[in-house]
Amino acid sequence: MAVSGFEGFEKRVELRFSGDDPTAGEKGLRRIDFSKIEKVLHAVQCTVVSAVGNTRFDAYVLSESSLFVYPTKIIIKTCGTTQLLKSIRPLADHAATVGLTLCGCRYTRGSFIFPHAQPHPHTSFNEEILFLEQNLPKNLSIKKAAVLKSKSKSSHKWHVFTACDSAAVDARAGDYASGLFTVEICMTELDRVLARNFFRRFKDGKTGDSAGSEMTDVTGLRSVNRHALVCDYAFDPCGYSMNGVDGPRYSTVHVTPEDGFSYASFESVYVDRDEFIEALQKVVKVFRPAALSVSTTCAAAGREVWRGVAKALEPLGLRVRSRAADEFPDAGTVVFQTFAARRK
Ligand SMILES: C[S@+](CC[C@H](N)C(=O)[O-])C[C@H]1O[C@@H](n2cnc3c(N)ncnc32)[C@H](O)[C@@H]1O
Repeated sequence: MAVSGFEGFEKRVELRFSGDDPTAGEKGLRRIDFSKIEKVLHAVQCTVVSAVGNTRFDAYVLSESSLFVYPTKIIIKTCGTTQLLKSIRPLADHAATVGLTLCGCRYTRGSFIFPHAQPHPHTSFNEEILFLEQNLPKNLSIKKAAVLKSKSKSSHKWHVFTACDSAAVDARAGDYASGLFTVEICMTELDRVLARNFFRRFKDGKTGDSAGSEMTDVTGLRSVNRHALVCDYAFDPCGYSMNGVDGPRYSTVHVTPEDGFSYASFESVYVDRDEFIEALQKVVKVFRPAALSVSTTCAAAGREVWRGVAKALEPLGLRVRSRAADEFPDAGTVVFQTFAARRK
């Protein structure tokens, strides 16, 4: 941990693969020997603490956030002082051993609370872009990097880098047709009383799994998606991570409850905007943050999935502060909205 405090803001990489192997659609990347993936995680500076899977994908809770492995897609999200971008090249190499080629890469993150504690290659967005350009295969030639800024006094920004080849555009066609969109919520200045739910009692005699499951129930997080198979973990003395697995859809929650640098995140994918809005309200009630950002990424042109967020947060005492949008070749439209509590 940095001397100042734990960096809650995650770095997130989504890698998409394509290949001629007819069995890739069934198992694909899930055939990679897990010991190889564990080595990659060690290089990034994190480990697996819990795991669950279904017929569609595998979900891992990490010491620093989460990893999801689908047949042709990997999502890896890490916080703290991890060196996430170092995972891309070895993961692409391991994918090649099962006949899959990297065809799309999306990197996103918010603004770090402790930017000076970040190691190479995460010391600045420019350094991250340079590292990505040096480490991505040449076929990913369609690239874009942009920073979506908050117009408010807050220094919070949303950093987005995408790179793809023409195969990735085909791979995106599935998301386009289904109307699937990704939602990433970052919350800071959590309500102090609610944040205490993510601290364990001294010598509680529980395992990380059993304490995590209790936190999922007590806080109301289980009700965010009652259909999901939940894999949860409580750190000692505090901190919480969970992955939800619901058919092909994942959800994930991470909590750093320490006062002074408290942070919580929620991420999931949706097709139905009403379902997303309902989940958003439930999650915000669990943490009552003084500030939050909501980023939506949607491949389907003209689908304004961000609409309704401000109206849903208004009754919870949160007012919209800024809204920024941009288009990315491998992702579609990214909309970044920031909110702050009226009491502030
Ligand atoms: C890994 S979790 C959740 C990460 C997530 N990105 C976040 O900050 O919300 C981080 C929380 O767990 C606590 N923690 C306790 N032991 C930890 C460990 N061995 N590794 C990482 N975090 C640990 C940290 O102090 C922090 O409160």
